[in-house]
Amino acid sequence: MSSSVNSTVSIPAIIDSPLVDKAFLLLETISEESFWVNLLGERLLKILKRYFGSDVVFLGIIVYMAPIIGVYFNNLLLVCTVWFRERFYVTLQVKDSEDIFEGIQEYVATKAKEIKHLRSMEARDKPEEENIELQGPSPPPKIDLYPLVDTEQVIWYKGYKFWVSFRKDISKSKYAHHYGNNLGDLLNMVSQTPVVHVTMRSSNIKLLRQFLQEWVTLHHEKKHGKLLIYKCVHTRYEGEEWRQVGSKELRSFDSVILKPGQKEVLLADIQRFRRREKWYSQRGIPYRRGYLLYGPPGTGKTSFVQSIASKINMNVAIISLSGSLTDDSFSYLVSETPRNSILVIEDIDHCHISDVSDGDSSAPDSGGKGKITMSGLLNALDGVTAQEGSMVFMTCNSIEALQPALLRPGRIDMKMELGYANKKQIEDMFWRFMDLDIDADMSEKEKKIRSDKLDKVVVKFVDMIPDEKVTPAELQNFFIMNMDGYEENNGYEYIIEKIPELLESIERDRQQARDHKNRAKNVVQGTEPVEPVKPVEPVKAVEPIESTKPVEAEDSMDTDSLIPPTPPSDPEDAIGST
Ligand SMILES: Nc1ncnc2c1ncn2[C@@H]1O[C@H](COP(=O)(O)OP(=O)(O)OP(=O)(O)O)[C@@H](O)[C@H]1O
Repeated sequence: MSSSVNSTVSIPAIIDSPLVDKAFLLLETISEESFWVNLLGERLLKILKRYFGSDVVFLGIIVYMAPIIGVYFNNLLLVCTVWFRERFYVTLQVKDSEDIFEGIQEYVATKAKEIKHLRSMEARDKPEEENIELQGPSPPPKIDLYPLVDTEQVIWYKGYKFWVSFRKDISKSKYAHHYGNNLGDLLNMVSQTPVVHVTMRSSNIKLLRQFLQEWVTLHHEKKHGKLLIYKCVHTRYEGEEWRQVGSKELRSFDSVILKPGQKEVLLADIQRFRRREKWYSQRGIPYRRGYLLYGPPGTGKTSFVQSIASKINMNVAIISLSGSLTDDSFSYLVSETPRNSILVIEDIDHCHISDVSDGDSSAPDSGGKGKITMSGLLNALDGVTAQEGSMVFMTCNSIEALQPALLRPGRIDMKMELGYANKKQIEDMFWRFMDLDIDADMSEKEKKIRSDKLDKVVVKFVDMIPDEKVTPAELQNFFIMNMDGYEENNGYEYIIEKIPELLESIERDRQQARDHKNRAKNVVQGTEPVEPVKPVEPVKAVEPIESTKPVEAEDSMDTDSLIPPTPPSDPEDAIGST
């Protein structure tokens, strides 16, 4: 009981304190008339008394002074709040241009999703987690939820309370100067960049920093071991922007099967380049390296870049020139390539070869598809906007369609053809899919039996698939469809029996490609009206061959065709050209 009395401070004790005593003395002094006479003089005091004695004048003064007093009062309140917050709260602001922004945003979004009573959130496209294919139709987009801009989220972490708000920071739009003042201002308003404010009840800013670091690290670890894929997307006000469209498991270097030495040569060049940053800067050489991978579709260009990025711990940022980019937007994208990403420019043979900037759809080879010109492309690649330290991979189907200016060293430092599979690649592809070692459930005895059978089949398989005529993608597709028939067919001979069917279907695809190309050529030259594509003949079932003698199969193939073909209309367009 006595301890509680001692611990509370009584009101008389406060009144007796010297500070309060001084305050009382001041109030007593200013209530004395002699004080005001001394301060203002007797005459002025008399006048003031006369006016302030009138209620009307007093009310007028109050009405006049009220807003001024209000402003001062507000400011005082603000100062007090700031003082209070600074003493008891700490805040950090992060702009969205910082790498850590994403980690903080993801963490807060995850926490906010756990809040039961939350009623409004922003829905965004969810990046695909895995197994996204860079070709073919994309799966339907998925929804992810994020905190709304200009609302405050309250979250808890390690027993601390945090107030997190996402806001728009006022900054100039990069396109505002293109427009008049009013439109420019409007554009600035809509293009404010997002920032996040994180406030914590503590006076220790280092602690807040440590917590934010933990959020960012958590996010990073979640992504660790993934290859991030960025692609450019079109936004309403800002034009083209980079956006992370997915993440994939790292692509192993071994999973890409090229001609002997190709992978090693390119990797060695990249590693040399990465070691020599200082060397480049000492000699004043722009620190960047350009690579060109060319070859028919499905020979592994995209896969190879992904496997390299995985190997050197980088991500990939992909631009396709077959889209509707302009020189300006392309140049912007190049200069804003996401950090730690290899820039991949696909279909480089699809851009105009004209030097006219915009709207030239008459340029040869343009097909009227995009508005980017070769000069725009070159400027973006080696102009001031090109990112220092960048690695650019360009891919194309036909190197002949490229201007020599693009191919010169400094823009493209190494060219590599990824062509149709040779015999060694065919064999490697076979083992990539028929590898029994990865089947953990199989007994050693069973493995031995099967592997002896495979050893015989692989020889026939490699013999029967013509050299440099089939793409690795076509072989991959064949194996995916046929690799699991051992039990059903009582052996692996069925693989050999399926080869004529494979070759026939490939030949049909090639013929279709040739027809398409010829039609496009004739339409450009104006010699043929655009006709609808004729339906392809249904695939005829191929008689399984009695014995799988490789010699007979090879005899039936000429150098330009996989099965006895109808001669191509243009010798140049025979199999192998795309
Ligand atoms: N050399 C290869 N080694 C292993 N797999 C390959 C190879 N080439 C192609 N593939 C497989 O074929 C598919 C398509 O390959 P990819 O997209 O890399 O070809 P591409 O040459 O980039 O084609 P495009 O010119 O149409 O972009 C992928 O699933 C890939 O795994």
